[in-house]
Amino acid sequence: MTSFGERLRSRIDSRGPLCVGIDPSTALLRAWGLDDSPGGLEKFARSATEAVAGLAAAVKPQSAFFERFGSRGVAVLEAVVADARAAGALVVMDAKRGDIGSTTAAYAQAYLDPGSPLAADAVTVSPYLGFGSLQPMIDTALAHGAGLFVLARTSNPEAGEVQLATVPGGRTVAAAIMDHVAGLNRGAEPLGSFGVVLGATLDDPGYPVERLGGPILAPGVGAQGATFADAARLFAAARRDVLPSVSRAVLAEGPDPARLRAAVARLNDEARAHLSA
Ligand SMILES: O=c1ccn([C@@H]2O[C@H](COP(=O)(O)O)[C@@H](O)[C@H]2O)c(=O)[nH]1
Repeated sequence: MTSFGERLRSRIDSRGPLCVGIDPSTALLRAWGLDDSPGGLEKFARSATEAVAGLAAAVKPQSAFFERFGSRGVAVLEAVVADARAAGALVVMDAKRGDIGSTTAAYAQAYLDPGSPLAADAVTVSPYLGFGSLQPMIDTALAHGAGLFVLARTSNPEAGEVQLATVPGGRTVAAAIMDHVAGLNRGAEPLGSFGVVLGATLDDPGYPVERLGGPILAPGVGAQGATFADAARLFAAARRDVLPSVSRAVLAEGPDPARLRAAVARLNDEARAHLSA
C-alpha cells in the first residue's frame, strides 16, 4: 500500500503542483448557462472534472456545493470522486470535518474508508474541537494509505481571531496545530501524509514550514487575490511540498473543455515555475 504522501509526491513531480477545486456555485452554474439544479450540478461538475482530472495532480471537490442539493447532490459528488480517480488525479475532499471523537470516527469511515462511495485520497479536517478529537481520522488514514489536511491558518481574513490566539507557553493555536502535524509526519519519506491548510493570502505562515514534513494545501490563489509568487515566498522553505488550490479562476474559463484544459496547463506551468526547487 502506498501512502498518500508517496502518491502526492509522485503526482506533483509528474503532473505539476496544481490542485483544481470543483466548486459548483450558483454563480458558476449560471455563468456556464446551466440551471442551479441537480441536473445543472451534474453537468457542471462532471464535465469540469473530465476536463481537468487528466492534467492536475489533484482535484478538490468542495462538498458544500454538492450537499446543497441533498442526496442528489451527494450522488453527483460520488461520481466526481470516481471520475477524478479514474483519470489519475488524487482527490482531496474539502469537507472540513471535525467533531467529538466518536462522531469523527463516522466521518473517517465516510471519507477515508475505501468501502465508502465518498472515499477520497485525503480530506480537510478541523482541529478546533481539540487536536486529539482527530485521532479516529488519523488512525483511519494510516490504515488505508489516505491523508488529512488539517486547517491551520486558513485563507479567510477573519481566521486570526481564533488561529492566532495563544496557548499556554505562548505559541499560537495555529503553531500548536502545526507542531502536532509535524509530529505525525516524523520519519515519513519522501513526504508525510498529514498536511496542513495554509492560505496563500497570509502575510506570514507563523511557523517554520520546513518542519512540517507533509504537504501544504494553499488555497487563495486567483479569486481571493493571492498569486503563486505569494505562495512561493510564504512557503519558500517547503515550496516543493505546496499544493496550491485554485477553483474559481479555473472554472470561470468553462464550459468549453479546451479552454478549461488550457487554463489548467497555463496555471500548472506558472505554479511549477514558482514552486519547483
Ligand atoms: O483556508 C481555506 C480553506 C479552504 N478554502 C476552500 O478553497 C476553495 C477556494 O476557492 P477559490 O475560488 O479558488 O477562491 C473554496 O472551496 C474554499 O472553501 C479556502 O478558500 N480557504
